Amino acid sequence: MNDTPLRLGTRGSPLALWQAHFIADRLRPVAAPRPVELVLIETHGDRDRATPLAAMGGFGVFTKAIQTALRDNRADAAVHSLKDLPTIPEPGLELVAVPPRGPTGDAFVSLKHRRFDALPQGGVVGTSSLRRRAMLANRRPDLTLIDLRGNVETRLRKLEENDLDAIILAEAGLVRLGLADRITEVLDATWMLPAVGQGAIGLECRSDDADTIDAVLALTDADTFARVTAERAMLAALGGGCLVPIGTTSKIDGGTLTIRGMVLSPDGRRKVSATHVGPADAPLATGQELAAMLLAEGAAELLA
Ligand SMILES: NCc1[nH]cc(CCC(=O)O)c1CC(=O)O
Repeated sequence: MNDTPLRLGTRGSPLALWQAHFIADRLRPVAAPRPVELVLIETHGDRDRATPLAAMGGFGVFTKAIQTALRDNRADAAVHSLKDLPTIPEPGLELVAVPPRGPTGDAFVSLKHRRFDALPQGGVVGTSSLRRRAMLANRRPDLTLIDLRGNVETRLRKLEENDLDAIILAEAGLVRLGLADRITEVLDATWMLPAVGQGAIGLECRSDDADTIDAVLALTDADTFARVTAERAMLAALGGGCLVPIGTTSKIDGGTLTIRGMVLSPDGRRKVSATHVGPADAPLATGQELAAMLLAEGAAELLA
């Protein structure tokens, strides 16, 4: 019987640790007699806190170092915020499970205004994400958008210190950190479409580690997995990483998967969107077909 520790690789940020503990608590009963431990790993994105994310070359700044730890056998399963995990396949590694998704929205946080639509002409809004920036600019070209990096607590502090009108943060992060009371408004997902995989936690294992895969698989949620598979298939087919202005919403009703995608130009001036419906048991094809529809609408020009 395998009773070696099952080591979960995670970043050390408060949100990452919350997510890792959440996974560890659910993994212990199914991994027993293996004890479940956390291994903290510093990623490139943790070391460099000043460079705007968009300038860091994207692809895996929060995930690469954890994947390296998996490969080097310093961890057995990686706990990622799925939206930070690139869609490019990693040889020897496998996205095994995605537990039931948390809140998917983007939160408007303001100490001055009660709704996004109440922002004054020229209001100053902080966000680190190209997607949020493009969608905000599309909706409100008058706003001044400033780059804001750092973990959730840091960004909340900068809202106050820098006297900003508002910041935009993932709803999931705030809820998980017990900061839901800081949310002024969850933005309408018909115009502020969440990132691919937002609110979901992805568990990655070595493809040849059957014992760990068996335990981790018990945590997956079939509907969440199908939705994020479709979303990631769309993103991969569009050639985008986490840092392009692409948003998506998806849902499963009975056996049917509905997914919407939107691609914007970085300045938010142009956008294309499309919605596609397919069987919930063929999410890969549905996501790829949606990408083809978006490309037919001119998405490639916006991504160039
Ligand atoms: N890129 C940072 C990041 N990665 C995951 C989350 C929050 C959790 C989630 O959206 O799944 C955040 C913070 C944010 O976007 O405000």
